[in-house]
Amino acid sequence: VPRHRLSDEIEKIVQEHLKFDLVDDFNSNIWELLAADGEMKVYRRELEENGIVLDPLKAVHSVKGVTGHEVCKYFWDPAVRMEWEGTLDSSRMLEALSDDTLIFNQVHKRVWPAAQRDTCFWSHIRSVSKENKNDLDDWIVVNYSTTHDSAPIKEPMIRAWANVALICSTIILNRDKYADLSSVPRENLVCKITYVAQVNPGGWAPANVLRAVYKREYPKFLKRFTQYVMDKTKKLPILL
Ligand SMILES: O=S(=O)(CCO)c1ccc(-c2ccc(C3CCCC3)c([C@@H]3C[C@@H]3c3ccccn3)c2)cc1
Repeated sequence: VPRHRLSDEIEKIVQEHLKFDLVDDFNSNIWELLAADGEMKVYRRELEENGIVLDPLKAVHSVKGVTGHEVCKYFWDPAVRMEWEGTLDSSRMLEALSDDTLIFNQVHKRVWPAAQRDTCFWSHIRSVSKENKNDLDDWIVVNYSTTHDSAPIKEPMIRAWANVALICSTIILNRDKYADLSSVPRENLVCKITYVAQVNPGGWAPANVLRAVYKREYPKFLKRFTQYVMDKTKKLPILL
């Protein structure tokens, strides 16, 4: 695997997500249910630092007919970002550090009355093999804020910081019916999605406004993205 200037940081952050994000800590009372829509459940924890809302977000979803590789690939792929992301004014891929690690600069639609935000982050995609060799690999994408010479701070815009992971497991129903996994019909696929996000707005914004934005935007964002993947993959051969 080709190494580059961010390899060590990426390894550390990815391993942290793999260690903590899949822990089922929903029965402890640290998570508050923000929204539930069918299989999708979106939770938040209230967290502030010097009056700035940092609320960690955790969502779980179960999507029929797609694989974890497909979900992660569409989430990571710069070519389709603006097809599914409805909250951005622009998205630019600044640099490809390797075939699995890109650097993005994105301008978010302004959330009145807060100042407009932009983000600059590395985006890394990888498969993670399971203990049970019969299972399909898990897939993960991590988006983690970084700096880049091509993404200077442009006042009055404020740089927001994000640490986001999308982790997907693929379940094959009636698994023993299929010798060749690539012949599994899509209705026998279920993708278990865990999405975690921690965003630092990068500067003061009214807590009540931010929490209302989080409550409205995250469920919409996840619903729109997963529907997009279902629509795009419906007629395609499955990507294992
Ligand atoms: O999953 S990702 O990696 C996909 C990257 O294409 C990602 C998603 C969302 C953000 C994000 C950045 C800024 C803000 C705020 C901070 C103050 C004003 C804007 C928000 C708030 C939480 C609300 C929000 C949630 C979802 C979508 C858009 N808006 C979210 C960053 C990365």
